[in-house]
Amino acid sequence: MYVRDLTEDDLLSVITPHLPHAEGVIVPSGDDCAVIPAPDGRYAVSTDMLVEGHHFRRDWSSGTDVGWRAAMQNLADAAAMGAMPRTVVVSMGLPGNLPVSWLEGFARGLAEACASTGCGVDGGDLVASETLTVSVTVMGDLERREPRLRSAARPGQALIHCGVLGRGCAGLKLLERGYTRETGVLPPTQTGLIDDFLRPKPPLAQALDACRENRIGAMMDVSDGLIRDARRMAKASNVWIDIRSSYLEQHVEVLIPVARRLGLSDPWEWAMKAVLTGGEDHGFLATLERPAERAWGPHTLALPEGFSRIGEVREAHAGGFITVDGRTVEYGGGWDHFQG
Ligand SMILES: Nc1ncnc2c1ncn2[C@@H]1O[C@H](COP(=O)(O)OP(=O)(O)O)[C@@H](O)[C@H]1O
Ligand SMILES: Cc1ncc(C[n+]2csc(CCOP(=O)(O)OP(=O)(O)O)c2C)c(N)n1
Ligand SMILES: [Mg+2]
Repeated sequence: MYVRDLTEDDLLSVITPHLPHAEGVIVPSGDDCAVIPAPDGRYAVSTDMLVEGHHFRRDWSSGTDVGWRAAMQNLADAAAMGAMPRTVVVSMGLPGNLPVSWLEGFARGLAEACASTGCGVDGGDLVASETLTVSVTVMGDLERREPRLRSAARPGQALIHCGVLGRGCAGLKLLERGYTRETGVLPPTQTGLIDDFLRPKPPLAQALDACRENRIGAMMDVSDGLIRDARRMAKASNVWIDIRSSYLEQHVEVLIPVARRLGLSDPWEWAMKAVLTGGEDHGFLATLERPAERAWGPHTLALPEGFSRIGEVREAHAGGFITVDGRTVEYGGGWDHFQG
Protein backbone atom coordinates (compact mmCIF):
# COMPACT_ATOMS: atom_id res chain seq x y z
CA MET A 1 0.00 0.00 0.00
CA TYR A 2 1.24 3.48 -0.92
CA VAL A 3 0.64 6.97 0.42
CA ARG A 4 -1.52 7.78 -2.66
CA ASP A 5 -3.95 4.98 -1.67
CA LEU A 6 -4.90 6.67 1.63
CA THR A 7 -6.38 9.96 2.82
CA GLU A 8 -4.51 12.42 5.03
CA ASP A 9 -6.58 11.28 8.04
CA ASP A 10 -5.78 7.62 7.26
CA LEU A 11 -2.07 8.46 7.09
CA LEU A 12 -2.27 10.28 10.42
CA SER A 13 -3.87 7.25 11.99
CA VAL A 14 -0.87 5.19 10.79
CA ILE A 15 1.55 7.58 12.52
CA THR A 16 -0.05 8.82 15.71
CA PRO A 17 -0.46 5.54 17.63
CA HIS A 18 3.34 5.32 17.78
CA LEU A 19 4.01 8.80 19.13
CA PRO A 20 4.73 9.69 22.77
CA HIS A 21 3.23 12.85 24.34
CA ALA A 22 5.14 15.56 26.16
CA GLU A 23 5.01 15.25 29.92
CA GLY A 24 1.98 17.11 31.27
CA VAL A 25 0.56 17.86 27.80
CA ILE A 26 -2.47 20.15 28.23
CA VAL A 27 -4.02 19.78 24.75
CA PRO A 28 -2.64 16.85 22.73
CA SER A 29 -2.12 16.74 18.97
CA GLY A 30 -5.46 16.71 17.12
CA ASP A 31 -6.63 20.29 17.58
CA ASP A 32 -5.33 23.41 15.77
CA CYS A 33 -2.39 23.52 18.18
CA ALA A 34 -1.10 21.31 20.96
CA VAL A 35 -0.67 23.07 24.29
CA ILE A 36 2.36 22.13 26.36
CA PRO A 37 3.41 23.44 29.78
CA ALA A 38 6.53 25.66 29.82
CA PRO A 39 7.64 25.28 33.44
CA ASP A 40 10.62 27.62 32.98
CA GLY A 41 8.60 30.35 31.26
CA ARG A 42 10.98 30.11 28.26
CA TYR A 43 11.54 27.56 25.51
CA ALA A 44 14.68 26.96 23.45
CA VAL A 45 13.33 26.45 19.91
CA SER A 46 15.14 25.04 16.88
CA THR A 47 14.17 23.49 13.57
CA ASP A 48 15.97 21.34 10.98
CA MET A 49 14.99 19.75 7.68
CA LEU A 50 15.91 16.50 5.98
CA VAL A 51 15.50 16.22 2.21
CA GLU A 52 15.73 12.95 0.32
CA GLY A 53 18.85 12.83 -1.82
CA HIS A 54 20.59 15.54 0.25
CA HIS A 55 20.32 14.13 3.79
CA PHE A 56 19.30 10.52 3.23
CA ARG A 57 18.75 7.95 0.54
CA ARG A 58 15.97 5.41 0.78
CA ASP A 59 18.25 2.64 -0.48
CA TRP A 60 20.56 3.34 2.51
CA SER A 61 18.12 4.36 5.24
CA SER A 62 14.92 2.68 6.38
CA GLY A 63 11.99 4.85 7.46
CA THR A 64 12.95 4.07 11.05
CA ASP A 65 16.50 5.36 10.44
CA VAL A 66 15.20 8.63 8.98
CA GLY A 67 12.69 9.11 11.81
CA TRP A 68 15.46 8.48 14.34
CA ARG A 69 17.83 10.91 12.66
CA ALA A 70 15.19 13.63 12.17
CA ALA A 71 14.48 13.52 15.90
CA MET A 72 18.07 13.17 17.12
CA GLN A 73 19.48 16.09 15.18
CA ASN A 74 16.87 18.33 16.78
CA LEU A 75 17.20 16.85 20.27
CA ALA A 76 20.95 17.53 19.95
CA ASP A 77 20.30 21.19 19.11
CA ALA A 78 18.15 21.57 22.22
CA ALA A 79 20.71 19.81 24.46
CA ALA A 80 23.52 21.92 22.96
CA MET A 81 21.69 24.94 24.33
CA GLY A 82 21.48 23.27 27.73
CA ALA A 83 17.75 22.65 27.25
CA MET A 84 15.91 19.42 28.00
CA PRO A 85 13.88 18.52 24.88
CA ARG A 86 10.16 18.53 25.90
CA THR A 87 8.35 18.18 22.60
CA VAL A 88 8.78 18.18 18.84
CA VAL A 89 6.42 18.85 15.95
CA VAL A 90 7.07 17.12 12.64
CA SER A 91 6.08 18.23 9.14
CA MET A 92 6.43 15.95 6.13
CA GLY A 93 6.16 16.27 2.36
CA LEU A 94 5.27 12.81 1.05
CA PRO A 95 5.43 11.50 -2.54
CA GLY A 96 2.40 9.39 -3.55
CA ASN A 97 4.56 6.36 -4.31
CA LEU A 98 5.99 6.20 -0.77
CA PRO A 99 5.05 2.87 0.87
CA VAL A 100 2.86 3.36 3.93
CA SER A 101 5.14 0.88 5.73
CA TRP A 102 8.01 3.41 5.30
CA LEU A 103 5.90 6.08 6.98
CA GLU A 104 5.00 3.79 9.84
CA GLY A 105 8.71 2.90 10.28
CA PHE A 106 9.47 6.63 10.31
CA ALA A 107 6.97 7.16 13.14
CA ARG A 108 8.57 4.31 15.10
CA GLY A 109 12.09 5.73 14.67
CA LEU A 110 10.92 9.18 15.67
CA ALA A 111 9.13 7.82 18.72
CA GLU A 112 12.09 5.66 19.76
CA ALA A 113 14.54 8.57 19.62
CA CYS A 114 12.19 10.97 21.43
CA ALA A 115 11.21 8.45 24.10
CA SER A 116 14.92 8.00 24.93
CA THR A 117 14.85 11.45 26.58
CA GLY A 118 11.19 11.57 27.57
CA CYS A 119 10.39 14.02 24.76
CA GLY A 120 6.92 14.08 23.17
CA VAL A 121 5.85 14.34 19.54
CA ASP A 122 2.87 16.63 19.81
CA GLY A 123 1.93 17.67 16.31
CA GLY A 124 2.97 18.25 12.75
CA ASP A 125 1.70 18.48 9.20
CA LEU A 126 1.39 16.19 6.19
CA VAL A 127 1.40 17.39 2.59
CA ALA A 128 1.91 15.75 -0.80
CA SER A 129 5.26 16.57 -2.40
CA GLU A 130 7.45 15.40 -5.29
CA THR A 131 10.41 15.16 -2.90
CA LEU A 132 10.28 13.32 0.41
CA THR A 133 10.99 16.03 2.99
CA VAL A 134 10.92 16.08 6.78
CA SER A 135 11.06 19.09 9.07
CA VAL A 136 11.26 18.78 12.84
CA THR A 137 10.94 21.61 15.36
CA VAL A 138 11.99 21.03 18.95
CA MET A 139 11.08 22.91 22.11
CA GLY A 140 13.51 22.55 24.98
CA ASP A 141 13.09 23.42 28.63
CA LEU A 142 16.02 25.40 30.03
CA GLU A 143 15.08 24.24 33.56
CA ARG A 144 15.95 27.68 34.94
CA ARG A 145 19.54 27.53 33.65
CA GLU A 146 21.08 30.16 31.44
CA PRO A 147 21.23 29.05 27.77
CA ARG A 148 24.69 27.82 26.68
CA LEU A 149 25.69 30.18 23.87
CA ARG A 150 28.22 29.84 21.05
CA SER A 151 29.40 33.31 21.95
CA ALA A 152 30.52 32.41 25.48
CA ALA A 153 33.99 30.95 24.75
CA ARG A 154 36.69 32.92 26.61
CA PRO A 155 40.48 32.89 26.35
CA GLY A 156 42.03 30.47 28.85
CA GLN A 157 39.11 28.01 28.74
CA ALA A 158 39.75 24.43 27.67
CA LEU A 159 38.07 23.21 24.49
CA ILE A 160 36.23 19.96 25.23
CA HIS A 161 34.09 17.53 23.27
CA CYS A 162 31.68 14.71 24.05
CA GLY A 163 30.59 12.12 21.48
CA VAL A 164 32.08 10.72 18.29
CA LEU A 165 34.03 12.49 15.53
CA GLY A 166 34.43 11.31 11.93
CA ARG A 167 32.31 8.18 12.34
CA GLY A 168 29.36 9.55 10.36
CA CYS A 169 31.68 10.62 7.56
CA ALA A 170 33.35 7.19 7.46
CA GLY A 171 29.95 5.45 7.46
CA LEU A 172 28.80 7.65 4.57
CA LYS A 173 31.98 6.81 2.60
CA LEU A 174 31.40 3.07 3.14
CA LEU A 175 27.81 3.38 1.88
CA GLU A 176 28.98 5.37 -1.14
CA ARG A 177 31.34 2.50 -1.96
CA GLY A 178 28.44 0.03 -1.87
CA TYR A 179 28.94 -1.50 1.59
CA THR A 180 25.89 -1.92 3.82
CA ARG A 181 25.20 -2.90 7.42
CA GLU A 182 23.83 -6.22 6.16
CA THR A 183 26.26 -7.58 3.55
CA GLY A 184 28.30 -9.52 6.10
CA VAL A 185 31.50 -8.32 4.37
CA LEU A 186 32.42 -5.71 6.98
CA PRO A 187 33.60 -6.47 10.52
CA PRO A 188 31.24 -5.19 13.26
CA THR A 189 33.56 -2.24 14.01
CA GLN A 190 32.89 -0.97 10.49
CA THR A 191 29.17 -1.76 10.27
CA GLY A 192 29.05 0.26 13.50
CA LEU A 193 30.26 3.29 11.53
CA ILE A 194 27.46 2.86 9.00
CA ASP A 195 25.00 2.52 11.86
CA ASP A 196 26.33 5.70 13.47
CA PHE A 197 25.86 7.56 10.18
CA LEU A 198 22.31 6.26 9.71
CA ARG A 199 21.38 6.64 13.38
CA PRO A 200 23.45 9.31 15.11
CA LYS A 201 23.61 8.88 18.88
CA PRO A 202 24.34 12.27 20.44
CA PRO A 203 25.22 11.91 24.15
CA LEU A 204 22.27 14.09 25.18
CA ALA A 205 22.26 13.16 28.86
CA GLN A 206 25.99 13.87 29.26
CA ALA A 207 25.67 17.26 27.55
CA LEU A 208 22.77 18.20 29.82
CA ASP A 209 24.57 16.95 32.93
CA ALA A 210 27.61 19.03 31.98
CA CYS A 211 25.35 22.11 31.74
CA ARG A 212 23.93 21.40 35.19
CA GLU A 213 27.49 21.48 36.62
CA ASN A 214 27.73 25.16 35.67
CA ARG A 215 31.36 25.16 34.49
CA ILE A 216 30.55 25.19 30.76
CA GLY A 217 31.28 28.39 28.86
CA ALA A 218 30.12 27.94 25.26
CA MET A 219 28.44 24.86 23.84
CA MET A 220 27.15 23.76 20.42
CA ASP A 221 26.42 20.54 18.57
CA VAL A 222 28.79 19.49 15.80
CA SER A 223 26.66 18.85 12.72
CA ASP A 224 28.77 20.26 9.88
CA GLY A 225 32.25 19.13 10.99
CA LEU A 226 34.51 20.04 13.91
CA ILE A 227 36.50 22.78 12.18
CA ARG A 228 33.53 24.45 10.55
CA ASP A 229 31.49 24.44 13.75
CA ALA A 230 34.45 25.42 15.96
CA ARG A 231 35.02 28.35 13.59
CA ARG A 232 31.41 29.42 14.15
CA MET A 233 32.05 29.33 17.91
CA ALA A 234 35.33 31.24 17.53
CA LYS A 235 33.65 33.92 15.40
CA ALA A 236 30.66 34.28 17.71
CA SER A 237 32.97 34.57 20.74
CA ASN A 238 35.71 36.59 19.00
CA VAL A 239 38.40 34.18 20.17
CA TRP A 240 41.06 31.96 18.65
CA ILE A 241 40.39 28.24 19.04
CA ASP A 242 43.40 25.91 18.83
CA ILE A 243 42.63 22.21 18.38
CA ARG A 244 45.37 19.77 19.45
CA SER A 245 45.57 16.84 17.01
CA SER A 246 47.15 14.50 19.59
CA TYR A 247 43.93 14.78 21.64
CA LEU A 248 41.98 13.42 18.65
CA GLU A 249 44.00 10.22 18.22
CA GLN A 250 41.40 7.89 19.71
CA HIS A 251 38.88 9.14 17.12
CA VAL A 252 41.39 8.88 14.26
CA GLU A 253 42.62 5.36 15.05
CA VAL A 254 39.23 3.66 14.62
CA LEU A 255 38.91 5.11 11.12
CA ILE A 256 42.27 3.90 9.79
CA PRO A 257 41.06 0.38 8.86
CA VAL A 258 38.29 2.06 6.83
CA ALA A 259 40.82 4.18 4.96
CA ARG A 260 42.79 0.99 4.20
CA ARG A 261 39.65 -0.81 3.00
CA LEU A 262 38.85 2.12 0.74
CA GLY A 263 42.40 1.89 -0.67
CA LEU A 264 43.33 5.46 0.25
CA SER A 265 46.98 6.40 -0.15
CA ASP A 266 47.43 8.08 3.25
CA PRO A 267 45.08 6.40 5.76
CA TRP A 268 46.18 8.55 8.71
CA GLU A 269 45.67 11.79 6.83
CA TRP A 270 42.24 10.73 5.54
CA ALA A 271 41.15 9.61 9.02
CA MET A 272 42.34 12.86 10.61
CA LYS A 273 40.54 14.87 7.95
CA ALA A 274 37.33 12.87 8.57
CA VAL A 275 37.64 13.67 12.30
CA LEU A 276 38.29 17.38 11.67
CA THR A 277 35.73 17.96 8.92
CA GLY A 278 33.18 15.10 8.86
CA GLY A 279 29.60 16.19 9.59
CA GLU A 280 26.53 14.65 11.19
CA ASP A 281 28.19 13.13 14.26
CA HIS A 282 26.14 15.40 16.55
CA GLY A 283 28.64 15.36 19.39
CA PHE A 284 28.93 18.39 21.67
CA LEU A 285 31.71 20.97 21.46
CA ALA A 286 32.10 23.09 24.55
CA THR A 287 34.50 25.23 26.51
CA LEU A 288 35.24 24.73 30.17
CA GLU A 289 36.04 27.32 32.82
CA ARG A 290 39.58 27.07 34.10
CA PRO A 291 39.86 26.38 37.83
CA ALA A 292 41.12 29.29 39.94
CA GLU A 293 44.34 27.55 41.00
CA ARG A 294 45.36 27.18 37.29
CA ALA A 295 45.93 23.44 37.77
CA TRP A 296 44.64 22.56 34.34
CA GLY A 297 47.15 20.42 32.50
CA PRO A 298 45.63 17.55 30.54
CA HIS A 299 45.76 15.28 33.58
CA THR A 300 44.62 17.71 36.25
CA LEU A 301 41.62 19.39 34.66
CA ALA A 302 38.51 17.59 35.95
CA LEU A 303 36.22 17.22 32.95
CA PRO A 304 32.47 16.71 32.96
CA GLU A 305 31.52 13.02 32.57
CA GLY A 306 31.94 11.82 28.96
CA PHE A 307 33.91 14.87 27.76
CA SER A 308 37.53 14.90 26.67
CA ARG A 309 39.81 17.80 26.10
CA ILE A 310 40.60 18.58 22.46
CA GLY A 311 42.23 22.02 22.55
CA GLU A 312 42.09 25.45 24.03
CA VAL A 313 40.65 28.91 23.64
CA ARG A 314 43.07 31.79 23.16
CA GLU A 315 42.98 35.52 22.69
CA ALA A 316 41.98 36.32 19.09
CA HIS A 317 44.78 37.60 16.87
CA ALA A 318 44.51 39.03 13.39
CA GLY A 319 43.57 36.50 10.73
CA GLY A 320 43.45 33.34 12.81
CA PHE A 321 40.28 32.02 14.37
CA ILE A 322 40.90 28.26 14.08
CA THR A 323 44.22 26.47 14.19
CA VAL A 324 45.25 22.84 14.56
CA ASP A 325 48.45 22.48 16.63
CA GLY A 326 48.92 26.23 16.27
CA ARG A 327 48.85 26.15 12.48
CA THR A 328 46.09 27.54 10.28
CA VAL A 329 44.19 24.88 8.37
CA GLU A 330 44.36 25.17 4.59
CA TYR A 331 41.02 23.56 3.87
CA GLY A 332 37.80 25.26 4.92
CA GLY A 333 36.49 21.88 5.97
CA GLY A 334 33.02 20.69 6.81
CA TRP A 335 29.69 20.31 5.11
CA ASP A 336 28.04 23.06 3.10
CA HIS A 337 24.77 22.45 1.23
CA PHE A 338 25.49 25.15 -1.31
CA GLN A 339 29.16 24.40 -2.15
CA GLY A 340 29.78 21.21 -4.14
N1 LIG B 1 15.57 30.34 6.87
C1 LIG B 1 16.02 30.84 8.02
N2 LIG B 1 15.40 31.88 8.60
C2 LIG B 1 15.84 32.36 9.78
N3 LIG B 1 16.89 31.87 10.45
C3 LIG B 1 17.54 30.83 9.93
C4 LIG B 1 17.14 30.26 8.69
N4 LIG B 1 17.98 29.23 8.40
C5 LIG B 1 18.86 29.16 9.43
N5 LIG B 1 18.60 30.11 10.34
C6 LIG B 1 19.31 30.34 11.59
O1 LIG B 1 20.71 30.41 11.35
C7 LIG B 1 21.45 29.76 12.39
C8 LIG B 1 22.40 28.71 11.80
O2 LIG B 1 21.65 27.66 11.19
P1 LIG B 1 22.23 26.18 11.07
O3 LIG B 1 23.61 26.25 10.51
O4 LIG B 1 21.20 25.37 10.36
O5 LIG B 1 22.30 25.76 12.59
P2 LIG B 1 22.37 24.28 13.17
O6 LIG B 1 23.63 23.67 12.61
O7 LIG B 1 22.40 24.46 14.65
O8 LIG B 1 21.13 23.61 12.68
C9 LIG B 1 20.43 29.18 13.34
O9 LIG B 1 20.29 30.06 14.45
C10 LIG B 1 19.16 29.16 12.52
O10 LIG B 1 17.99 29.30 13.30
C1 LIG C 1 22.58 11.10 0.71
C2 LIG C 1 23.47 11.90 1.60
N1 LIG C 1 24.52 12.58 1.07
C3 LIG C 1 25.31 13.33 1.87
C4 LIG C 1 25.10 13.42 3.21
C5 LIG C 1 26.02 14.22 4.09
N2 LIG C 1 25.40 15.39 4.70
C6 LIG C 1 24.20 15.89 4.36
S1 LIG C 1 23.77 17.22 5.32
C7 LIG C 1 25.21 17.16 6.19
C8 LIG C 1 25.54 18.18 7.26
C9 LIG C 1 24.48 18.45 8.27
O1 LIG C 1 23.24 18.84 7.71
P1 LIG C 1 22.59 20.27 7.87
O2 LIG C 1 21.32 20.32 7.12
O3 LIG C 1 23.62 21.33 7.55
O4 LIG C 1 22.30 20.27 9.41
P2 LIG C 1 22.37 21.48 10.43
O5 LIG C 1 23.79 21.99 10.41
O6 LIG C 1 21.38 22.51 9.96
O7 LIG C 1 21.99 20.85 11.73
C10 LIG C 1 26.01 16.10 5.74
C11 LIG C 1 27.35 15.76 6.28
C12 LIG C 1 23.98 12.70 3.71
N3 LIG C 1 23.64 12.73 5.01
N4 LIG C 1 23.22 11.95 2.90
MG1 LIG D 1 20.05 23.82 10.90
